[in-house]
Amino acid sequence: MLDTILGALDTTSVFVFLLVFLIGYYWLTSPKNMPPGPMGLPLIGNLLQLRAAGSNQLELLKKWRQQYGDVFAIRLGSKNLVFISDYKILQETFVKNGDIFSGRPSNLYIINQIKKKTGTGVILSEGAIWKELRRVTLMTMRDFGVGKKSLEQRVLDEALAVVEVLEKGEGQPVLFKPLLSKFACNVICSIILGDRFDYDDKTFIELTKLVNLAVSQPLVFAPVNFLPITRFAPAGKKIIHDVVDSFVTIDNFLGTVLKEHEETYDPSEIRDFVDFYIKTRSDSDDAHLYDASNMRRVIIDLFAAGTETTATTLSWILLYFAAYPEVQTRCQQDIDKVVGQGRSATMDDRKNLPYIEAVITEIFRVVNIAPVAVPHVAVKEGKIRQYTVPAETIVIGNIREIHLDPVNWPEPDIFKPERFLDKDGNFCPPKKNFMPFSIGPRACLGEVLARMETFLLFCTLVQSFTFVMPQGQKPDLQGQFGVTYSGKPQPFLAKRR
Ligand code: HEM
Repeated sequence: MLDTILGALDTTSVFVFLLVFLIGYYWLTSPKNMPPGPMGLPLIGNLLQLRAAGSNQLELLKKWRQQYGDVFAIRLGSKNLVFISDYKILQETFVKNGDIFSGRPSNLYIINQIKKKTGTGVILSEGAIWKELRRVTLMTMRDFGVGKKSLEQRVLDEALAVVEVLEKGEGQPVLFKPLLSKFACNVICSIILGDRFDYDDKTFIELTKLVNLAVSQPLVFAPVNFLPITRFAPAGKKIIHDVVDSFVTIDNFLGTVLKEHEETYDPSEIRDFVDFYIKTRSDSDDAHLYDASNMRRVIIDLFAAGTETTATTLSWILLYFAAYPEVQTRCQQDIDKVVGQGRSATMDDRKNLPYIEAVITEIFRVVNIAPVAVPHVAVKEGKIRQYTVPAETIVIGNIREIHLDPVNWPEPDIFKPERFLDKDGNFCPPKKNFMPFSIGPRACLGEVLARMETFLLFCTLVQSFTFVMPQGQKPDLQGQFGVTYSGKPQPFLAKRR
């Protein structure tokens, strides 16, 4: 009997049967009442469309938003992803329903590997562990000067180290990102380890390289996360090497540094973030939360989230200076008037430098350093407007679309700092439709530090230099999308004023 049936089936029939089965399976396993979105293929969903978009994935997201609206869904492998491109809906989701939508994706291949090999920190954890680690990290950062005068001086010292390097370069073209990464990494080092590294230190150069390598990969939509079988393909192997292996090497490096710290720890003299963390562990009933692996992982989070993002922001500012010399001149004139050449700018000068505040704000809006933020996850079934999204759905705040929406921002693609000034030239901070650090309980925990670093280095650099492209070259303002959106490597000059 079986032979007869098999005999009757030719290759075409088997193929058609399989196709119908896969489409049926895909349809049956797709949750109902989900937001609309582009049709995908069985098993892989919309992976091919994203892959085909290559370096234009953000443009594809824009096209899907135009086609399907402010809330649309796609499928990658067996995972459902919902994109929100409207500020009000994102507030309802990430803030009002923050208890449902503040999880992080857990069963993605690379994320699992990072967690397995280096432990749980703030960025990738969820639930009670995340809340506690986030609380302690914020408290410790505050205790070690974030938002206070004491840290301001350390950031200024680091800014002067950057000036020194540029002066030594004597106006030769420079690739700014590696230098600015050292600046941002050293600020984190001084909070965490109570010390800074020399810019020529080999370990330090390696550390900043690894942090940048890990964070600049196109991780958010990487096929290996959604179809783990692709980990055997060359592209899969490369991204695992660049991300997971980098984190493991940083973890090993921190292991050695932290061991030395533990050996010299004295509870009566808390020197830095690490000492405070050790103290929290010995004072706590939940000591396992603060074990050595979690401590290393939290520190890696601060390096990973705090170095590349800040360096990317600062690199974009300098590139925009080279592209918009009139903006740069006006910033220099304002600094000369308010601060002069005899001292460094301080955070107190912010209120007297409205144009500089407007330039920084406009860079955040127009460039979108974190275009799709960090993916969230629904920890249980929840509502996004009229749609029902099941537990485990990945929810993405489409920050770039909110910042470039012509309804919110006239001529959204034009760089226009004046949009944040009133008729008397006062700075008007945006109250809505603006969220470079995201919103809700998961929002960036380094915002205060990042804003301090950005303002102080910005002022220190325009006080001392003019940034220009080499003769006959134009700046390329198209970036590349990894986890962050960073400028393409292009050397340009810092000329002493
Ligand atoms: C200009 C610089 C920066 C930008 C644009 C930025 C932006 C962001 C964004 C969009 C998120 C995702 C929030 C979400 O999931 O909804 C985030 C998370 C985070 N950021 Fe930043 N960030 C910057 C600098 C920093 C710095 C300097 C630090 C630390 C020293 C830091 C630490 C973190 C951490 C730990 C998280 C994860 C928070 C959590 O999961 O609870 N960031 N950041």
